[in-house]
Amino acid sequence: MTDLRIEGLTKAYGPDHGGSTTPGTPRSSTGTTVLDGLSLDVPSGSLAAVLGPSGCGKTTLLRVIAGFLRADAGTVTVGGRTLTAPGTHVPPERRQIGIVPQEGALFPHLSAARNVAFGVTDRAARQRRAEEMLELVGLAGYGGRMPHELSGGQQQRVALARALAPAPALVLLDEPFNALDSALRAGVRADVRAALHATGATAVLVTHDQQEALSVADLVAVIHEGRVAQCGTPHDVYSRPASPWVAGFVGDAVLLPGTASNGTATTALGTIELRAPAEVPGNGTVILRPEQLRLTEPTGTTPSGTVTDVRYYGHDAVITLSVEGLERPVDVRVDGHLRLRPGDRTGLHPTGRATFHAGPPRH
Ligand SMILES: Nc1ncnc2c1ncn2[C@@H]1O[C@H](COP(=O)(O)OP(=O)(O)OP(=O)(O)O)[C@@H](O)[C@H]1O
Repeated sequence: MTDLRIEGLTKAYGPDHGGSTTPGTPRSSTGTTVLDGLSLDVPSGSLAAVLGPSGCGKTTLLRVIAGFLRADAGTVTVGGRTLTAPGTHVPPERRQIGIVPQEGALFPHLSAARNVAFGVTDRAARQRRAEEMLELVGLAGYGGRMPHELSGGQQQRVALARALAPAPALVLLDEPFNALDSALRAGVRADVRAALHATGATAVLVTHDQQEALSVADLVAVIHEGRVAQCGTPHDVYSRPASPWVAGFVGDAVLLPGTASNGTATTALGTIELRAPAEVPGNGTVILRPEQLRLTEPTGTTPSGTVTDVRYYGHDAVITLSVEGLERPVDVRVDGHLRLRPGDRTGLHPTGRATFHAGPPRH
């Protein structure tokens, strides 16, 4: 069992917190709190994506887990072994953590096989282990190549093989697909996911890309204001966002003012069934996804709107509508064949069930 448990992790940057010493950086006595009591559990063998906007502290979290940064408070344990706690700081090289950085960062003077073998301490097993790992990441036969003879995607696979070779307790991946173009990304992502699952490794992948998090991970942890705003399966996070902020960050959201009572909410688009009865009935925000709105012929009696924008994505399109009774425009996802133009009138009605949160949309 190598589950990762993080509890109450706090980290501030500043003169007293091991932060920036860049000349000219304003000095503060309190520092900037980046992680603010963050807690997260990743079960053994799962791949968790840590998802959040730029600057929310994802890299800081990874660096604290890896031991490159000291936490101000909180604990990190892997497989029951305490790595970080008040008075305890296991150095990075003794944490048994494999790291896949943003861009391979392979040793340029070593072949792919020697890069992979680098951290394997059992000399007799090195070569065989390197071959096994290269095969696992789909690069059997590439062991003799030097890093500059490999494509970006192949370099990232070698970096993963290198991280996995010493059979670490935990693997950390820091935006590992950033440098790859989008055509290559999907393939490398799928291979990385398969390799991680094949070894049964517990892994944390940092990303700001919600599609990547939803498509690759077993668990998605959304970071907001130094804490985990929501952690769940990709489906849970998408279909039951914990707040309007999470809904807007993870995918596109339709946020409607509404009044909830029992299991339904009344909105400008009619009465919508809720996934769960509102904890606090009354006024709040009803959250739907753009694919939950259907366009209909405008009848004059049902909700209707005017098309203000059409964005075509090939497999589908998103139509933005200005709707009577709603301050904000509403996005509707439709299949790519629909022919609507700005200025056209259309009826619309919600389908499926919504999530309700007491309070205004951007709470
Ligand atoms: N050494 C440092 N000294 C002071 N502030 C820092 C230092 N490193 C990071 N920060 C600040 O801490 C915050 C979090 O940075 P971090 O790199 O962890 O974010 P991130 O979520 O990984 O961002 P990105 O997605 O852009 O890489 C940012 O506001 C950043 O400016």
